[in-house]
Amino acid sequence: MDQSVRSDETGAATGSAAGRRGPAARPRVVLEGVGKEFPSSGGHGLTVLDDIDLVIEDREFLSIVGPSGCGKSTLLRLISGLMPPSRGRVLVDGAVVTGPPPDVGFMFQRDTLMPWATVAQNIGLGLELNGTPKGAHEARIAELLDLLGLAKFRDFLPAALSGGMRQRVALGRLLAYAPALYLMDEPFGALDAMTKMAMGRELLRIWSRYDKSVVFVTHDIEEAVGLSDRVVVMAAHPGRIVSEYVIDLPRPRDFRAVRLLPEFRALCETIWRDIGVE
Ligand SMILES: Nc1ncnc2c1ncn2[C@@H]1O[C@H](COP(=O)(O)OP(=O)(O)OP(=O)(O)O)[C@@H](O)[C@H]1O
Repeated sequence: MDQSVRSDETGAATGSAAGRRGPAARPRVVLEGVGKEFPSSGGHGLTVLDDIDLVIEDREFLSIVGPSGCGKSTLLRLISGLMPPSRGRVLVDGAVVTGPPPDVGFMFQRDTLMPWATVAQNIGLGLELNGTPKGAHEARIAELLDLLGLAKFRDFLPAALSGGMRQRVALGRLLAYAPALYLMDEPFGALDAMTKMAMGRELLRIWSRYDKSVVFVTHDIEEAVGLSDRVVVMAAHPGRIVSEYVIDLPRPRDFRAVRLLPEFRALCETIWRDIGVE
């Protein structure tokens, strides 16, 4: 792995998560020598992830980028406890993951909305799960519906929505749940550019205001650099980490304006080259 761009020990000079959280905080996620194999038709296992070592700090915003099939979603699923590693171990908040850890929220590529519940009820589920008092539900749901541009659709069922709208409802449910650790797999993938920008800004606002940790999988390098403290680059066959970059761009960060900075462009170019796109 390219170590030259790793954070310094304290992160103080970079304004990164390590710098903000102080010296005593425990890492949020640790992957130690993690490998994952799936059975293949030939009888031999298919190695999807090989020897992954990764530490995600408390309050860090970390993105994972890499070509299709390099194991990004699998990595997220291992952290979420939805499947076990074949080798190594995964820890969240110091405990070995054996099932979905507490205070962790997921948003996967395919939305997992309740088909029989309305948009408002789907979002409200996040509030129920985190124990928000009933009396506060209406106001928070209305706020999120406004933010997501879904106010007119509050009583619609998921089947009557477009893919991008369903994705916004799933994001609304996650924002309503407001866990300590957000695991997000291409959460903005089906959104148009304008909504993407609004969602990116909202996610950054929530992340910085409420001290959340985020692991964010995306194909969009600009999105990754715009949002993150650190970007991890993976390669395929087998899936592995090939480089990582501390994103030393100013915080608080304007998700759109930051794209105009020359450092932003330079980072994106470097990451594109790592992925093999000149
Ligand atoms: N449950 C499974 N059983 C068998 N193979 C799987 C399973 N899940 C993933 N794979 C395989 O693992 C590899 C990595 O898949 P994964 O979805 O993690 O990649 P990815 O980097 O997230 O891809 P994309 O960017 O296209 O979403 C692929 O070859 C995929 O076919």
